Amino acid sequence: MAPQKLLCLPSLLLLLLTRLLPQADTRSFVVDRDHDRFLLDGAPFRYVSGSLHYFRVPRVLWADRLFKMRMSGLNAVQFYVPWNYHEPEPGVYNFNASRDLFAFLKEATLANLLVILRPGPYICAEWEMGGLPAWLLRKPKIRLRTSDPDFLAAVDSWFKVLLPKIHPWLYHNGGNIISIQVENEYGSYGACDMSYMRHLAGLFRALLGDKILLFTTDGPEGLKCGSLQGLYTTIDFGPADNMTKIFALLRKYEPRGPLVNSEYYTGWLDYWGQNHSTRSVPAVTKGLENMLKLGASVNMYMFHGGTNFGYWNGADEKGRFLPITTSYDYDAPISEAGDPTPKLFAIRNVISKFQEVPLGPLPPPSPKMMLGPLSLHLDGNLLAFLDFLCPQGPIHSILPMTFEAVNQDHGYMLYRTYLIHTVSEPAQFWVPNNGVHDRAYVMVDGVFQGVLERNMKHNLFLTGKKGAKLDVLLENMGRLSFGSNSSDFKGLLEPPILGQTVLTQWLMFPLKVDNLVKWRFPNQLLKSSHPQTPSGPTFYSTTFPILDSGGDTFLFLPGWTKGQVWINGFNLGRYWTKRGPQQTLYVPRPLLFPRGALNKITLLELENVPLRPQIQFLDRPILNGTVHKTHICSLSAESASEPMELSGH
Ligand SMILES: CCCC/N=C1\SC[C@@H]2[C@H](O)[C@H](O)[C@@H](O)CN12
Repeated sequence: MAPQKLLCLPSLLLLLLTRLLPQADTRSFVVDRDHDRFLLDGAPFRYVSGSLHYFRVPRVLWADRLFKMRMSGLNAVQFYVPWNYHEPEPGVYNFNASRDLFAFLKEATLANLLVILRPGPYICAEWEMGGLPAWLLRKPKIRLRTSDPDFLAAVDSWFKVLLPKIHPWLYHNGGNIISIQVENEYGSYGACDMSYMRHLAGLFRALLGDKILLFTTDGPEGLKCGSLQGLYTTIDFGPADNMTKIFALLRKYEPRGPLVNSEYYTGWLDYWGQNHSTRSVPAVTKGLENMLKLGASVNMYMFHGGTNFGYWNGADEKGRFLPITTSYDYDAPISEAGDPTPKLFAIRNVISKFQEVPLGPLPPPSPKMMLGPLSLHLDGNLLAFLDFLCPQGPIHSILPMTFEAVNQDHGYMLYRTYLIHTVSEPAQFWVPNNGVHDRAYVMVDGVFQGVLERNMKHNLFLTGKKGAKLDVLLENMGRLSFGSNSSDFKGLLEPPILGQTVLTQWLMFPLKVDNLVKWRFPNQLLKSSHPQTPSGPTFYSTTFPILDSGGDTFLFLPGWTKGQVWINGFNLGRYWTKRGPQQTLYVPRPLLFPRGALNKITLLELENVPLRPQIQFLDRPILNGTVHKTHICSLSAESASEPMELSGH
């Protein structure tokens, strides 16, 4: 109630209200160790929270998703702040449009949701490099997530910008942020550098004050190195884990205070080439109910997953490099398209046994649209647009340089050299030490020869005349977001070898594909007179109107192999139909122009197109398509033996 309204009330009622209404100076969120609970404004409080990542949802849909979370019975939302999403270059900050973190905080307030904030600096989250900016790797010897002075200098500089902006949003300052996490599952990272964690804790305290609750989150195996005196210790585990055993372990670190599971897994992530992950509704709800019975506070990871648009997906390393899919549906209670699922209603029912859930129905699933099939026309081979894709021209070096060395953080780079002698018999072309990071599309004089892939495909056999152009298009499939070492450099990490010759004298073309795609592809852009062959990295596009009012839709690319999609200049993400399990890409309705206007779709197909280059828009997702299982080849690339045949191509 606005302060001026209070003045006309009878004094007794006024007195009563000022006692009931929390005032900024009495707002508090604290741990009550005497009764193993939280207190909000002095009253017992338990949060039932869900994770939603604003950076995976178009801004225009934030309010919709948060409203559905509130209507599900949640009283808090938990989210990360990806450093690389807001500081694209050192000292350059972006909090605009879909990066407007403070607009998202406001939407959470409007949805009557408290906030549990996780600003990192590392966030994992299957996000590119776990949220750390790739430009950190321009200092190749930097030791990430340690007290390395170069790393701490960049962290301090970032947090001295971010945290003062967060300060007014803290609950006791009148905002909605009740707690803030320091780092992320640090106990799972081999460095175990406690001076780094102490530095972070000191920095957070210095910039946020001493009232805000700071906490850590680790898996059961990470508590030893992830927890820190002065930070409240919380844990993460899923439905299949032994809650009693894990909470007993947590009690060794927090003997008193509320039990907290900061990441209760409602589903799981997907990798290209692996089966689609799900978690059953009964298992998820049983585990949730057991925790709520204990009085624990719980955050469900994810409550709404969203999408890894553009090049933002991360990767894991489990025996081999595993890039995360474009969809981050996570089998979450709210689907990637924002629709309530049976899992949501089952969770809502559990929550209602313990606390009030808002009355009223949840919104129904959003309207969906089918369209097509649409035929795409061939705009031209990628090489034909090289002048436009790399307007500043190539960088010359005797040995190939990494993406990071030429300040290219994401996407694609072309490596070019010329054969110094004729190779008349097929000769092995390979890169030592598994040095293709991550996929290479090889052309000789513009003719597509095939693919090399990190851990998966180590060699090709090539021929070529003296002076022939050898082009290697390198695709960065997303940097490791979890694992022993997140210094995941991209590009040709070693000079390739053809036959017995180490290839030197390279031209590197960092490619600005997104800039080009915002243009139309008039044929006059094409300089080359030779006919454009539909093989290897090639652009296709078409325009199309939507019918009636339209709706969300799912792009289906039957027969296509692998590539990138843009709709009206927006980078929708990667497709890999040939590899699976994801077969469709979510297209939010707000990306499309209304009926009467023409939408433009552009594909960069990296390998091979179907006989008829057509696409369709479906009214439902396909996230568990047939997986073309891929097997690990012999990692010793030196072995001349042909690696195991891949069934994935
Ligand atoms: C065995 C799991 C170790 C890696 N931790 C994971 S995998 C899925 C989730 C998200 O990445 C989340 O960002 C992590 O904090 C915890 N977690």
